[in-house]
Amino acid sequence: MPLVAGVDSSTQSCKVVVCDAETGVVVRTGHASHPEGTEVAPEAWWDALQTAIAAAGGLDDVAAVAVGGQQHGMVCLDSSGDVVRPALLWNDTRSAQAALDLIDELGGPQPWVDAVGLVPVASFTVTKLRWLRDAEPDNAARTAAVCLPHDYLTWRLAGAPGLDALVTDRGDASGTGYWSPSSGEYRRDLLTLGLGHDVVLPRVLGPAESGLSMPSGALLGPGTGDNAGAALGLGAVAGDVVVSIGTSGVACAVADAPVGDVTGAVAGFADATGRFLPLVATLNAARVLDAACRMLGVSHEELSELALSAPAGAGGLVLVPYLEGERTPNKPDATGAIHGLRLETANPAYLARAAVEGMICGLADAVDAVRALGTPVERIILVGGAARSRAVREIASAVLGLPVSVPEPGEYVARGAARQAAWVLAGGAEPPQWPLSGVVSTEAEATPSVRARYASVRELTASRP
Ligand SMILES: Nc1ncnc2c1ncn2[C@@H]1O[C@H](COP(=O)(O)OP(=O)(O)O)[C@@H](O)[C@H]1O
Ligand SMILES: O=C(CO)[C@@H](O)[C@H](O)COP(=O)(O)O
Repeated sequence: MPLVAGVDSSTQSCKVVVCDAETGVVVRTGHASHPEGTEVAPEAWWDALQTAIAAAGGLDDVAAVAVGGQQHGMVCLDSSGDVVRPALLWNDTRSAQAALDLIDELGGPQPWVDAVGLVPVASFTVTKLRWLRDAEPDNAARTAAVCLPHDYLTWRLAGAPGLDALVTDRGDASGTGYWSPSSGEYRRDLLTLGLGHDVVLPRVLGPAESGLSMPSGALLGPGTGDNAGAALGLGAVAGDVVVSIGTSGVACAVADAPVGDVTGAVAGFADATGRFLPLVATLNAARVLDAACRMLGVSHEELSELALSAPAGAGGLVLVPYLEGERTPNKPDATGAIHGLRLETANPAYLARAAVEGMICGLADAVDAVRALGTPVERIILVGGAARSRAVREIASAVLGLPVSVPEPGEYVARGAARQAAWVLAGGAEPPQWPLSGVVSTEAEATPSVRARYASVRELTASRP
């Protein structure tokens, strides 16, 4: 029974799963936390990965490994392969103005959609490079190579064998803002527009191509971004929309052709199978509920019970969830807001309900944006840490107006990476068929009035002080 391993190096933590290569059954797991913050030293990810690998019993008996990771992070390496500065993460918004400048310099959003399938916002790597050029010119000048979080960890697992050995995949490359999902080529002109000079970029491998191996001899897959990894781990097919409620909120679907959205709401990413992954991401998701728990002094389980004890719509109480600014809609300087506060609604149950409903309404808008591009939405697959909440599952179905399928709690990004590793090991045109078990469907009565109330107030927010 050959074993494979998958990694999810996400915003808040690193997860490792060791799986049976033929069936996908998880035989061992490991976990380690990441530092807080929107800029993190890549060495911290490496340390967490080593800890999670040890907790998973090591990798000496696995035949192949692949790394999934948070997308877009700017990892700058000097000519010696040393990290130039802490990586700016996807949720760092300091490059918001750089994004606007890059859009203007290319002549508006349409040329960006035509070139790379997305409109720059602060999350995307190319805007972070422009920030680096203007804010830290010495660090920009020292930068000899730029890669993404998952690329860096793949490279370290291979023993950091020189900058020319850096590899990546289509899925994560498509989130940089200088790689085209349509052509499959880098747009080095856009990289240079951002950073001011060219650099070494990771070679983009095919979905099941191994470019490196570990000292143990285990093959290393190309890895991928966490959302492409989740889609692969879930076996998402056309008609499925994966709604992930982790640090980020994400609605994404599998498509057979590249998409472009000049409004910037939908990013036309690539997936991890050779297809495409139209995707909408929000900055505010599970951590909105973390904040609600802090405000109310309750656990997630108690928050869920409180939310379900209040009526749909919370009596008109609405929480607009822009606690970290927001990416979609592009409001990097916005703050959250509470509307409809009355004596009747000023209580823990109504606030809990409003927090869950507000966060999910933001994701319902994301699903609508994916649907508006012609992507079919036939099944919602709900994953991410907050999918463990019964209130989230039931209110998601009510607000989205669709049943939601929730697989048993698990690490589906890491499972997707492990499935990629099994694909690298087995070869072939398609990944091995790994059945998804324990899927529970939740269906609640639709509550369109909740979305209508949210839409009437979501623009009423104050800027960050
Ligand atoms: N039962 C729960 N209800 C709501 N949120 C939860 C629950 N369990 C975990 N979470 C939240 O899920 C988040 C972690 O989800 P995860 O998908 O692992 O994040 P990421 O992959 O972005 O690091 C944390 O913010 C955590 O508080
Ligand atoms: O920016 C995006 C997608 O474009 C986020 O999905 C990041 O990839 C972080 O993901 P999580 O840490 O929430 O898994």
